[in-house]
Amino acid sequence: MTNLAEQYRVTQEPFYQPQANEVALYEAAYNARLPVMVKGPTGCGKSRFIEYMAFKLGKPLITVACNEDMTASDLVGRYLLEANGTRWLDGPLATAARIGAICYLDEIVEARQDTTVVIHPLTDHRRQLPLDKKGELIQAHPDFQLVISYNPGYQSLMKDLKQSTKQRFVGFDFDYPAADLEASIIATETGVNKADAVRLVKVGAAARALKGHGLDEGISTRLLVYAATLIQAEVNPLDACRMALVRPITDDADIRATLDHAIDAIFA
Ligand SMILES: Nc1ncnc2c1ncn2[C@@H]1O[C@H](COP(=O)(O)OP(=O)(O)OP(=O)(O)O)[C@@H](O)[C@H]1O
Repeated sequence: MTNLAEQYRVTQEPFYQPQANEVALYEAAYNARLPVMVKGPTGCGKSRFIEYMAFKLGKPLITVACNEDMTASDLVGRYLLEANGTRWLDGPLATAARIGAICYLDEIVEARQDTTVVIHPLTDHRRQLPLDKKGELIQAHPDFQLVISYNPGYQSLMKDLKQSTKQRFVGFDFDYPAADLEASIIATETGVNKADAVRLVKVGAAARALKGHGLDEGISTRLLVYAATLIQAEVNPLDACRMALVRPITDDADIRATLDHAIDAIFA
């Protein structure tokens, strides 16, 4: 068991620049072992924040990227057929509950309804995970904590968490970092010079202003970091911006032209 915990330990301090008082608030939530929901657009620093908190608290971290094909068994575990019989294999949620890890379920809303049901008894006073097929009830390790991420932009009436699920968590609202902070994150992550980092942030702001006017979501901090990485690899900044900031996010010719124009003006 100890070995497993070591395997999931965050050994190097992740670079994380706080946006506000989220570090202290998370510590308070963790100390009370409250389940946490982090909300915000894609690529704005949610996962990085949780990695940083796991490091700071010295707890193992198990991350699961949820998708629409994911079933409860993928989280909880299943029997495997082997030459000489069957063997139970814990899923990531069961492992986290046993070893006392922080379990981060990224985009839980993507997963099938039956997966949200299994987290219910884990996220109230019971802190239990039933392994129905195995006939075992795991009492979560005292250090275990469940964290889910949630992108409000993607939710529709058809696909949303039920109130009975939502109301088991305390929440953090994340957004793209403020301009100065975002420029400093980009410069620190990639080594790009400050002037180019500031220009990239301006491109980000221009694209974010188009959200709801042709773009479903603005350019993420992650994509700005990609553009800076390309610039650091000596790609011409205009090409870097087109590759990282325009092509992935839209195929709409008008929006592409608007973004290209903004990039030309900002990097002129
Ligand atoms: N506050 C921050 N400190 C340091 N790096 C940051 C911060 N915010 C964003 N980043 C950068 O943005 C990138 C994307 O962040 P992250 O992977 O945490 O996004 P996310 O919000 O979890 O996205 P998704 O919802 O798609 O999983 C990171 O790899 C990092 O480079």
